[in-house]
Amino acid sequence: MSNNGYILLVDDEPAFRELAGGWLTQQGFKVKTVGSIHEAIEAKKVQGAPDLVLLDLSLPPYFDPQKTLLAMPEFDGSPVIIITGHAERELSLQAISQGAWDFIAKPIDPDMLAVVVRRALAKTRLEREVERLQQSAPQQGAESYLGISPSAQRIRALIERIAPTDVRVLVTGPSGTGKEVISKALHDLSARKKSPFISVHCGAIPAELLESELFGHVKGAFTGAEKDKQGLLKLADGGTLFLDEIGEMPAPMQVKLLRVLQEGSFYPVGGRQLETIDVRVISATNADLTKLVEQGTFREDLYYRIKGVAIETQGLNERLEDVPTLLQSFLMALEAKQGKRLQLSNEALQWFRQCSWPGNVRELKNTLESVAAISVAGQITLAEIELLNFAGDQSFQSPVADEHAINEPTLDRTLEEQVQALEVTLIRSALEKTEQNKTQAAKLLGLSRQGLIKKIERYQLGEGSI
Ligand SMILES: Nc1ncnc2c1ncn2[C@@H]1O[C@H](COP(=O)(O)OP(=O)(O)OP(=O)(O)O)[C@@H](O)[C@H]1O
Repeated sequence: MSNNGYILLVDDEPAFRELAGGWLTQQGFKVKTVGSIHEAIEAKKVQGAPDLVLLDLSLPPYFDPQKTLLAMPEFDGSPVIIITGHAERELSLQAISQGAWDFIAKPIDPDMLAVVVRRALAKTRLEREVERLQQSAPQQGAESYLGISPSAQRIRALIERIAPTDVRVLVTGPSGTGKEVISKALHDLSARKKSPFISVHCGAIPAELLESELFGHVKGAFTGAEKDKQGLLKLADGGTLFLDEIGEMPAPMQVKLLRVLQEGSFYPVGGRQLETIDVRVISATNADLTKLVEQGTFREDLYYRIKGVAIETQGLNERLEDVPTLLQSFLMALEAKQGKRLQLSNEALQWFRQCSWPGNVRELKNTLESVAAISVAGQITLAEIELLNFAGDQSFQSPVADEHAINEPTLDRTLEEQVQALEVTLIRSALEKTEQNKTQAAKLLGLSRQGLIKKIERYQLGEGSI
């Protein structure tokens, strides 16, 4: 088989198929020839999307070019070159306006055919490369906070709404649920995006160091201060200061921070010169700050200073519908990093979906990275999960594989699992009935084509893996 590209040649004239097909094969292409649109759709189903389609417009059973043109969306993603007779120039132009890449007239000059084919294949390669790069590029802005759940959607809407303002933001929620992702997105979408985003982990820096880390110090301020040093506040000037785990900030620092937030100025440790800064403060915590205020370990006045707009993230087990989207995105990032294709089996996907993830998205991501690291030929299956003992004692039952639930509703499984199983069965049967025609299947199901495609992706009904 050749690596030069896979061409699907659709023409009802056997002699032409043989000649053109043979010649293209000689040129090093992999060629499949068929005599009708139905055969072409079947070939695509069996052999996957071609890199290029050469399409005659007068094809059985209708021999009506307009009807053939209607089938063009079937080849979405592959460039189509129309093969025409001399009299069909208008039609060819119409085909191009409907998305065909080029046309070539019969009788065909073999050298011309080679040029047109190579150009189209180069286009496919480029487009696929661009798509790959776009998918592997880190997301920026609100889209970097992934998820399809109502909670994730609401958070993205909030990010977009408040990012351009200078309002202070307090992000709360369990550990590993993307509080830093949100804070970075707020910065990236603000007018401060070209200035620094400085992250301070308030609990990780020892109390005695925190002041000089934040405010900086002058030479000789304390033993070991051999020269002036700028603090993180000054480094964040013009940008965003992200105070992570603010609930862990020691009490004496809370007073000093409050003053900075009120006055926008501070003295470096040991210094006499007042520094003025312009920063947007975003804070995050997985603690309940109101409780800490009640207990007297967090200052109430500081709480109201940093609160501004509050954004609350949910634990992953409250929005398991986000798991496939997160996995897909993490897989793509891993693929880009490792430069190889990774595939997650349906069973593995279901296992990921049904775990409870106490460490939330961070744990999900780390688990995926571990199983991907030991996968054989990029295939991530239950075997890898079991080998690393992630499966533990969890009993595993795939709602997608088990269609029994539809016939026998049961209270042993969640409503969501049973509804999913029902959706899967209906989608499968609609696709079977329409010979995998997504447009018609969507009509049967009362969905938009896009809506159906989303569900097919979500349930991994395409090629059995993502
Ligand atoms: N919704 C999300 N979309 C994309 N990535 C996410 C999302 N939630 C979490 N992550 C990823 O999970 C990991 C942990 O996220 P992050 O550090 O933002 O969580 P956190 O809530 O700030 O955690 P902590 O409270 O422990 O500091 C990161 O690798 C981050 O990219």
